[in-house]
Amino acid sequence: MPRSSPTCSAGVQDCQETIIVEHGIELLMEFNGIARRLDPARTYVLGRDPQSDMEFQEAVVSWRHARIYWNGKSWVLQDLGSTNGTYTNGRCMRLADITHGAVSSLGSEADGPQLRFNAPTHQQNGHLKGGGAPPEAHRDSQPTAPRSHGQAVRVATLTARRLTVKVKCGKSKRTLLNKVSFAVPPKALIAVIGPSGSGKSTLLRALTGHQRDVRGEVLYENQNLHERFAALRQRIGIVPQHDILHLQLTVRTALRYAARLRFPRDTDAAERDRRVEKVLSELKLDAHAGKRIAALSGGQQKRVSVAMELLTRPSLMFLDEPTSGLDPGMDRDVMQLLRRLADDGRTIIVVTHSVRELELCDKVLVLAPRGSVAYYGPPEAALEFFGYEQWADVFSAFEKEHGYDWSGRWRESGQHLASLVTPHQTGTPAGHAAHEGVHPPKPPLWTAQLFTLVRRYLAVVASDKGFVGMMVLLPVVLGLANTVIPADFGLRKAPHGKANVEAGTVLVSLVISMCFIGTTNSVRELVKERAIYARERAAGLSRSAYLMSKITVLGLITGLQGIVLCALSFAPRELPAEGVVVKSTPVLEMTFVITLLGFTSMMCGLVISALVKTAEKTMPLLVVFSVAQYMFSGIVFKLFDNPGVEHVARLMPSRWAVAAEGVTLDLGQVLGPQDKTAPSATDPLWRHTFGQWLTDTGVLLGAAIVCSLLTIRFLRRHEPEVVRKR
Ligand SMILES: Nc1ncnc2c1ncn2[C@@H]1O[C@H](COP(=O)(O)OP(=O)(O)OP(=O)(O)O)[C@@H](O)[C@H]1O
Repeated sequence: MPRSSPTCSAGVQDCQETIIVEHGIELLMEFNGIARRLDPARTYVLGRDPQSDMEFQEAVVSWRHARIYWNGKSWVLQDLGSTNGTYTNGRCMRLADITHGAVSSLGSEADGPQLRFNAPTHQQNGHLKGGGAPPEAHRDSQPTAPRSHGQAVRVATLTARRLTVKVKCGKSKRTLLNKVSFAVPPKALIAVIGPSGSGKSTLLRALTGHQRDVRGEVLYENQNLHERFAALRQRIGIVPQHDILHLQLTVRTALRYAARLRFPRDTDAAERDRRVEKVLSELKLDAHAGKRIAALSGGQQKRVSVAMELLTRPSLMFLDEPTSGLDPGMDRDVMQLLRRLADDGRTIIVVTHSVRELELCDKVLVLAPRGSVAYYGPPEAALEFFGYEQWADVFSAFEKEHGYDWSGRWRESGQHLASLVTPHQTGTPAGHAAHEGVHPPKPPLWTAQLFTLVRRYLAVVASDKGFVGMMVLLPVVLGLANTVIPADFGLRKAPHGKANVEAGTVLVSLVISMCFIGTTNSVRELVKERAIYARERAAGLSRSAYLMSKITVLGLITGLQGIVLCALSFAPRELPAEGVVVKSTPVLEMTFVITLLGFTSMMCGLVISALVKTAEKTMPLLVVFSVAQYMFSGIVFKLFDNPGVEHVARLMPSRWAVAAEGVTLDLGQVLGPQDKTAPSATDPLWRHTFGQWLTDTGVLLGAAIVCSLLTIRFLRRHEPEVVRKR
């Protein structure tokens, strides 16, 4: 029998708990050092859903993860079909009897939020959401830290062990990183400094799994970070040197798209939007939320990059030169922001050129040339260690005494031993087994990713007025230019069996225009946002969804341009009376072929874009591609019965497009003999039959498919090492 009745029975938010004293029924549930008394008359739902009786923020927790209720005989913790399971006393169970002393975890035995169940003492009387401040029982064994906004962040420890990177340099190998070992305590802001070329960015890439040929290991809370990247990626934020922002979007829109792409699939729009607004206010970006990112200052843009990463509540953040190019004031703003994020419980590692704000950091890691550790410890003791008064002198010494063994000096100091362990470190990856079998949070469905990417790409394209203008102008200008080519008989046979050579000129001009338009549309589109792609890929983006979003949007644009180009080019021309596919209106099948050619050319542009290292390299390749299409179209000179040349020509989309149009036009008859020695011989790809038309267009389509496979392959080369193999 209850000793007292509830003071409120309605909503969870403002409910005072029933006090139950019957032996065996009373249960206290403790999370994060806060104890709550459970009421046997109620069922408590646990999950990320804000409507839950107990809301969790961790990505390993499902939207509605589990419930706790009194079944008349015992307390039961029931898993509600969660993605990662519910663990009680070390076992993953769907239904578990909860007794005093039980320990349960949601989503992961080792990583998930941990609940402890105990009998209450008479002083303990806690509340679920909104029920006033409950007394603190005791701290979780896992260290946590309060956050100034939102809930507690799980603190992280990071250890690098003998990280070494050697790359091939001609016949020899060059060492970029040399046995770098250090341990980062939780809630710390660590600056990585060193002279230019000392390997700071390489170290950051090695730590985050972005670098190839890395030896040694990186442990994050005793788990191998690289091996378990998929499971841990939601807890890691990476702000690369190059901004990973679509500058054309507003701050809020960019964050919303990022949230759609990065949050687990069972997150609803309201939760995403709440998180975006929270991050905006946490980084003091609310006043700029409606502005385009391009209109913000460098420091504000950096804050947007940080905001993007904070969306998933990472406990570990890496930043590569976030203050480069910023004035001293902005430099301090960004470093103060990082200090605040570390104080809120995150571990922050920042590569920086600037030594102005080092005193804000807990520790500084100094890299000497050739990537070895010269010092790791408190910033205030660093200059004394080197025996100089200014950092400029330290860096000059690195330059002047190039052969000096700086890491040997650091090792001999004896201080390096203290830098290899953190207060919370167990020394061995003991927790490893406990993490096995924990599924990473499921990323959004492929179709949802595609939908988001298409919408974002359309928004980016629409806001780029130069790009839109060029897309409109190109087909109009080239279509009108095509109409000035004199051709008395248009694209038809000339009377009296005469050759209509001008028809070939009109056709090749049209075909090359379409090739050029299609390739121009896409040739910069992958290379220009490579940094964004690499970051989003590491955050869980599907490679094929990304490519498909480009194909969808660019394909649509190219298709429309093809129609405009054909409408302008064909309107003043005489066309054959009959087609081979659409008998009555040959213009339809001819427009289809030109549009398909544009699509295939656009795919060729994507291959180039995925292949090149920089956007500047795309222009020469675009010119080469267009000239090749002209040369090998089959109109400029005879290709058939020309072994070698013909084989090369068959690799060109223009060859097959001219061939398909040639079928409809009966081009062999229209142009007259191409081979003076054999006047009756015509190009076999132009045979005036439906089957030949199907073959020509089929090859054109096949070429587009091959291009998409090549693009996928080349895209992988630019991905972080940890996701490349997937
Ligand atoms: N793939 C590679 N092959 C050969 N050398 C490389 C490669 N990547 C980087 N390097 C070289 O390794 C050295 C370290 O490069 P890294 O970018 O890590 O230095 P850094 O300290 O970040 O320099 P900065 O401060 O100028 O950004 C440089 O000399 C660079 O030229």
